Amino acid sequence: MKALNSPHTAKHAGWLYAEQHRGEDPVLEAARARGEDLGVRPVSEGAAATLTVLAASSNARALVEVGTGVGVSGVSLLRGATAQAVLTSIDPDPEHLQAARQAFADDGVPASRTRLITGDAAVVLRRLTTSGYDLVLLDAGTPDVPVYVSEALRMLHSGGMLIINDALDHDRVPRPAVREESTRMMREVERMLRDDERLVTTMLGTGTGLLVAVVR
Ligand SMILES: C[S@@+](CC[C@H](N)C(=O)[O-])C[C@H]1O[C@@H](n2cnc3c(N)ncnc32)[C@H](O)[C@@H]1O
Repeated sequence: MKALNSPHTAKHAGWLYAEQHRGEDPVLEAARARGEDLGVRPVSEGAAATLTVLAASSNARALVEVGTGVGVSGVSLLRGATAQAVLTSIDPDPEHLQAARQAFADDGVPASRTRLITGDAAVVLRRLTTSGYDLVLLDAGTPDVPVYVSEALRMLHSGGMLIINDALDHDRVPRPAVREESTRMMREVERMLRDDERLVTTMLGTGTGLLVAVVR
């Protein structure tokens, strides 16, 4: 009983409640089921809802996503973006892209609103226009995040938004004893963005951390 009243348990219950604030619909549920079959971990329910709100609040028309996965994040971004918005989404795995294509179709997204690119983001991002985008989401779970960040900051115009999913690296970032390479990398990326005077940043506790940076 004591444990149930502990601040940590209450905090966790609050976090869980917030995660489920919107609730999921059949399109995202089906996409998540495909994710289970393919071994892909989509953004959390709370992160999906937050992506919709962030895309809506930034009036996004030109969006880029690194790590298409099964399309949960892509569908969520397009739900918030303007009606003419186009999402460029990059993933090296054709099976994942096919699953995402299904999710977009299920959500009634016309094919003209998505540009799905099979490839490695470290290579593909270099070809995307400088200052040409409103919003960039990073969710590939690779060690190349610093490369993606540097390309994303080049691609975003003033007022553009960078979002990094799983920025707490499965909640390991706040635990100083954890020295995993991916954890240290995320700490470094957080520090780099926070200290960059061209940006305003925040770390949201949604899912396993959404790091949001807006270019001044
Ligand atoms: C965590 S999942 C993304 C989940 C997705 N955002 C969603 O909500 O459905 C990570 C994805 O990144 C992709 N990926 C792995 N290496 C990549 C790379 N070098 N460039 C782009 N995507 C990559 C994987 O194939 C996988 O589909």
